[in-house]
Amino acid sequence: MSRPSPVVLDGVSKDYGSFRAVSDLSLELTPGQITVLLGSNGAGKTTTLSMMTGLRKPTLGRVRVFGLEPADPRARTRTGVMLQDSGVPGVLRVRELIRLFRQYYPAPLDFDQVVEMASLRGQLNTRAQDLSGGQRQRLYFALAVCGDPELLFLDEPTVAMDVDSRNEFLGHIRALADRGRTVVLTTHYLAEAERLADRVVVIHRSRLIADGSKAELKALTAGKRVSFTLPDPVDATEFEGLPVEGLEISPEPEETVVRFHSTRPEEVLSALALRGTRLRDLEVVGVDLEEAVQNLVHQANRETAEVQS
Ligand SMILES: Nc1ncnc2c1ncn2[C@@H]1O[C@H](COP(=O)(O)OP(=O)(O)OP(=O)(O)O)[C@@H](O)[C@H]1O
Repeated sequence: MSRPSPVVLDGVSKDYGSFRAVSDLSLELTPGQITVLLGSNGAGKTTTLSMMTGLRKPTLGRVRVFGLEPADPRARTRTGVMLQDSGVPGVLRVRELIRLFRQYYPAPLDFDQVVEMASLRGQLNTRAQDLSGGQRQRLYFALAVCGDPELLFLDEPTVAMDVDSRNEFLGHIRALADRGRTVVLTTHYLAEAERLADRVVVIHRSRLIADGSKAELKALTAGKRVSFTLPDPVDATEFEGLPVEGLEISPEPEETVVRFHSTRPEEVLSALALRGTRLRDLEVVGVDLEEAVQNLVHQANRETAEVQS
């Protein structure tokens, strides 16, 4: 029999009173992958994570972690969780907390390894309440990984970390996945998703609107981003009938800046050249993850507006 997937969500919804925070979400995670949950404030990411960790129960549908109820102790000992506020006793020192948390697990990581991974060597005697914001995040990370979990949930883990700590931290997350650990992480930093994600799940207003690899998500957005400047003013009629999307024309004192997306930029540029349009500062580049996600969100908003009208 095949081993159960680390996490399965099957038609999961979560209501807070009459408000539906998560709607009909289905997902099955692949072991050894880093899945990044993206979405704007209030989209439903933390609620989704809290159902995966067993902190909240779904109103509808079913969540399974290693084939078990998420709150089942047999699932919990294989899972590490880092929440936005993990709420540890502030009077305890970093050394005491790591020792305490290691005791909860059958095969914890070596104490020194945890300290190195979280870069907390200099803070071992500091009370949790006296740590800086970034140091506290690193402590929560240490407590999440000290059981050497097969499955790790991280809710906005790099908030408050400086650039060096963040880079180091992202390297540790990648190394954990390379050792076969499954990681689920939420973030608002698209650069982190670009760097880490094997799979990206976009949640918008409680619904899943995209799920795939970075390349798959980018491929959903019209091929290339094109920008150039023109010496003279133009209006949108200049581009009528040409394959452009999201046309932006910005008049400036001495020139006009034009930006758009296109799946066939060569066609647009040769049509303009044939008309004798003189372009300067031409740039044609592939879209990045941030633009791809923005486009998916705009598309979802347009679809909602169409249904409502
Ligand atoms: N305990 C609660 N009671 C009532 N509403 C809640 C509760 N927790 C969350 N919500 C609401 O559910 C929605 C989803 O919240 P959630 O925290 O899951 O979003 P998020 O995607 O994690 O947002 P952020 O990026 O801001 O952290 C929000 O509108 C939020 O106000």
